[in-house]
Amino acid sequence: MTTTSVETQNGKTTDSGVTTLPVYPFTAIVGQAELKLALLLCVIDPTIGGVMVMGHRGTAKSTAVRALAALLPPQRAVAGCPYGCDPAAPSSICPHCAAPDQDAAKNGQEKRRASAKRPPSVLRPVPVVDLPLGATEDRVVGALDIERALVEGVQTFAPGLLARANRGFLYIDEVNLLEDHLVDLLLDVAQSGVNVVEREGISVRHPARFVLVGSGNPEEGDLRPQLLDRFGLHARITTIDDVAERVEIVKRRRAFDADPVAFAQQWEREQQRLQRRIRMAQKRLPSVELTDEALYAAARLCVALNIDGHRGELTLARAAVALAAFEGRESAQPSDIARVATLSLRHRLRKDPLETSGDDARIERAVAETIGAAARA
Ligand SMILES: Nc1ncnc2c1ncn2[C@@H]1O[C@H](COP(=O)(O)OP(=O)(O)OP(=O)(O)O)[C@@H](O)[C@H]1O
Repeated sequence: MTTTSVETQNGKTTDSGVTTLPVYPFTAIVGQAELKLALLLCVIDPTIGGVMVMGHRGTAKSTAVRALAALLPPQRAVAGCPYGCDPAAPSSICPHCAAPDQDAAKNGQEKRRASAKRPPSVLRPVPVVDLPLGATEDRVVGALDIERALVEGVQTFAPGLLARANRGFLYIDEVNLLEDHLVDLLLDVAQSGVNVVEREGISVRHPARFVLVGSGNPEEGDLRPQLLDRFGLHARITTIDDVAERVEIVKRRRAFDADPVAFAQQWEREQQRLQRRIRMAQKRLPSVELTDEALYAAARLCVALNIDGHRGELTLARAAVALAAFEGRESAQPSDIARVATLSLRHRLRKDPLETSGDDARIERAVAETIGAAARA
């Protein structure tokens, strides 16, 4: 088993003998607190269901996703498994890890029982898979391996982008321009953590657990409300107006481009601090209590805003608990519901033709009326 270390944060990836350049550090991103918080909450609790990020171009959306993935500790993956299974707990539905191997099958035993040891593994960075706009469904979900079918006459499955994204992030730029049926499919898989492919004589199920991040520009249209509702959070990102912050963005980016390794070293302590906080929050999450007061606050808020369905409350509850975990608290209170209200409900509001103050103002007003202004502090 290979045990060499991988340090994606400062750019050394030694397991496969490849050295990569560092990724721009997450903690060096200027401002954009809403986007950063939304991504962090989804990493702490992936069941929140991903983030839709709407906003201007060139505002560090993709930089933030890559930076967050690089901040997370590298993960062990079963060597040769195209789905990147965790060797400590390979997925029971993984066609590679759960399939009985030839010899063991002859003896009526399963591969893992036969070896009783953990499978050989490699250390890899947390994957970030980009889904290009023109991607076909075959490329996304996987398809029949045509080459093998023609050359060897065997029907095998060639895994797609969803396989590569397992245990990482799937980033879709301009998700609002993607065909609805593909978005629908992606949201289904993101929610279930399983990709099912049934076609051309192929029947495959494989693990596909990832944090889905979709981004788009509102000027190019919105997703249908049914699809929007299935993204856990909705972050809004705009160009920064503050001159000093704009200058800082350019300074930092220029310093990073000039010497990525030195820049990463400067941010190392900040990065490690955040990494520790995320790890602690993930550990604490299952024991964080959601108080009845918080639950009632979530339900009242959704009633006040006329939210259809119950995904609103569910997301409010998960996001509030993740926020409490991130801040090292034992319970989530109504104030946590208030702080995640805009992220959780903005995309679930019914359009109100008489409302002119904007979605965020509507939510803030409802929070003030149902939870109390003090709770937002
Ligand atoms: N707040 C910021 N902090 C640091 N760098 C930033 C910030 N905003 C933009 N940048 C820099 O601007 C450039 C563009 O960022 P990026 O590619 O992440 O934008 P994007 O929002 O994903 O754009 P697009 O929507 O066009 O794909 C990068 O070099 C990035 O480092």
